[in-house]
Amino acid sequence: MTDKLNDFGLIGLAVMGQNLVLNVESRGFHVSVYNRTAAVTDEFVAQHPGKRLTATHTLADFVQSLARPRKVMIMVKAGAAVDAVIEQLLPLLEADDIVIDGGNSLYTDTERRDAWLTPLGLRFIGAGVSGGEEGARKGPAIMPGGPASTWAVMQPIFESIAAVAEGQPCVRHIGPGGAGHYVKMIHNGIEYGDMQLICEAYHLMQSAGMATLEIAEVFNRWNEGELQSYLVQITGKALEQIDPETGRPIVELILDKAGQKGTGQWTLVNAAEQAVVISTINAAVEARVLSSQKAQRVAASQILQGPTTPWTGDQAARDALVAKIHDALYAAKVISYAQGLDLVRSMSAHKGWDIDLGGLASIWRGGCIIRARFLNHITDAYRTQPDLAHLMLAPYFAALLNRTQQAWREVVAHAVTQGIPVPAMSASLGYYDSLRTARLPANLLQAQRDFFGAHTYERIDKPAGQWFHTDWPEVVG
Ligand SMILES: NC(=O)C1=CN([C@@H]2O[C@H](COP(=O)(O)OP(=O)(O)OC[C@H]3O[C@@H](n4cnc5c(N)ncnc54)[C@H](OP(=O)(O)O)[C@@H]3O)[C@@H](O)[C@H]2O)C=CC1
Ligand SMILES: O=C(CO)[C@H](O)[C@H](O)COP(=O)(O)O
Repeated sequence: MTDKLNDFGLIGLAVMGQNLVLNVESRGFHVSVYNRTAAVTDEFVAQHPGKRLTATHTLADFVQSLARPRKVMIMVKAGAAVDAVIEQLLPLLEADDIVIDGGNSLYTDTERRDAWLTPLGLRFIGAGVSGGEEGARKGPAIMPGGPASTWAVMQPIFESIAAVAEGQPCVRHIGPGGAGHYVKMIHNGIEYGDMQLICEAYHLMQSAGMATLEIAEVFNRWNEGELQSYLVQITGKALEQIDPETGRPIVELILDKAGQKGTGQWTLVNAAEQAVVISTINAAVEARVLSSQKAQRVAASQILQGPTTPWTGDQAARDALVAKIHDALYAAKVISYAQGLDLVRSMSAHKGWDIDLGGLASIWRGGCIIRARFLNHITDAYRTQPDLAHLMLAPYFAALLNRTQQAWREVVAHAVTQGIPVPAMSASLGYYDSLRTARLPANLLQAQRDFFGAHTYERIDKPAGQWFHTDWPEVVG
């Protein structure tokens, strides 16, 4: 312990915590660190001699090492661990001290913690942090929620550590209470959609007989163009990686069972509650679930049949298919972001958060996992039209979808004909077609509801709000 009181303290020295601490320290701040397992604290500080770090072994020492108002960031496993840490901090903190939960907490937990801590005179920020290990160290996107006055105190530190895109730090105050963790949840939902769509593009190319390294080249090339994004970039690099033991691309040896920690599922639950359609993200979450049922899939592959005619395209046909997959991926990716932002729009109105969608898109342009060149266009779309009803209707995206929709259809049709599962790509196309269809068959659905339940219906030839019932024929048996 030194006599000088430190500027910032962080609890939880796993991947994210360690890298955030190094990032904060590199901006000239003095940082106190604490981890439940003390050996981790000692090892971490020992690995970084000469840095402005103070190792503490009790939470009392940790709190006493900080200048007031204390700025304490919690970066532990989401869920009960956050509550456990807060419980231990409570007797040690004083009025006006600031507690920041930077983990992937469920936004309703953040609201509960806000309602718990604020009456005690503490100030609470729930901040989503994205960027993984590298982002945390070099510059993440940060999505803080909580009182604007508390954000103002934290702003200098957060702006100094955040990524920078187009000259702007990738952090901004999102809104009160759980708003920050809410948009981080949606970020992750979009991340799920994006990742699944990329995997479907890979599967389509693999099924067309392309070798893993050829597919890597395609993703590397795509990353030079309008699909440029962190996830496309790491996909090219992942596909290139050779396993030293076998000499084969490592992805060919990785078991096809996807994990998930919960943020995607939370997004689905919220979308259902808000009655907002996020079918691409839904398909992506379900694809992870089905992937995890490996034994069942292997058994079914021996029983259930698919198409019998294999695709026999030559090199020119394959190149043409790859070009169409590019367009299908871009179009479907737009739908994933559009659905996520539509959900934020709905929830922001429901909660009175007043979230600036252009501002949100602008901080996703750097540091975070879903950063992508086309987020510049999303930012512009909402800045030009802050009340934009749906991203698909912005002139840039409408033109893009009109340009790519034919190729997208052909790719989905190819997948269906070949029996290649493309749940996210086809769900996106179904969403696109539903939204652009002026008259859907819901007239028949209303007739069915009225038939069996006298639920009534409106008519196209009468004023809206007038409800009718038909005496349908009796059905026997
Ligand atoms: N990993 C990533 O890429 C990203 C993670 N996040 C989120 O950031 C947070 C931290 O993630 P990550 O760095 O991966 O770490 P983990 O989620 O793996 O959590 C491990 C840390 O939590 C501590 N911890 C666990 N339970 C308790 C407890 N009951 N009391 C006190 N400390 C506890 C551990 O301490 P100990 O060493 O004693 O076990 C360790 O420091 C999580 O909410 C995660 O979802 C957000 C963005 C990206
Ligand atoms: O928040 C993150 C990235 O933004 C974390 O990496 C998170 O773990 C990703 O979710 P999942 O583990 O469910 O794939």
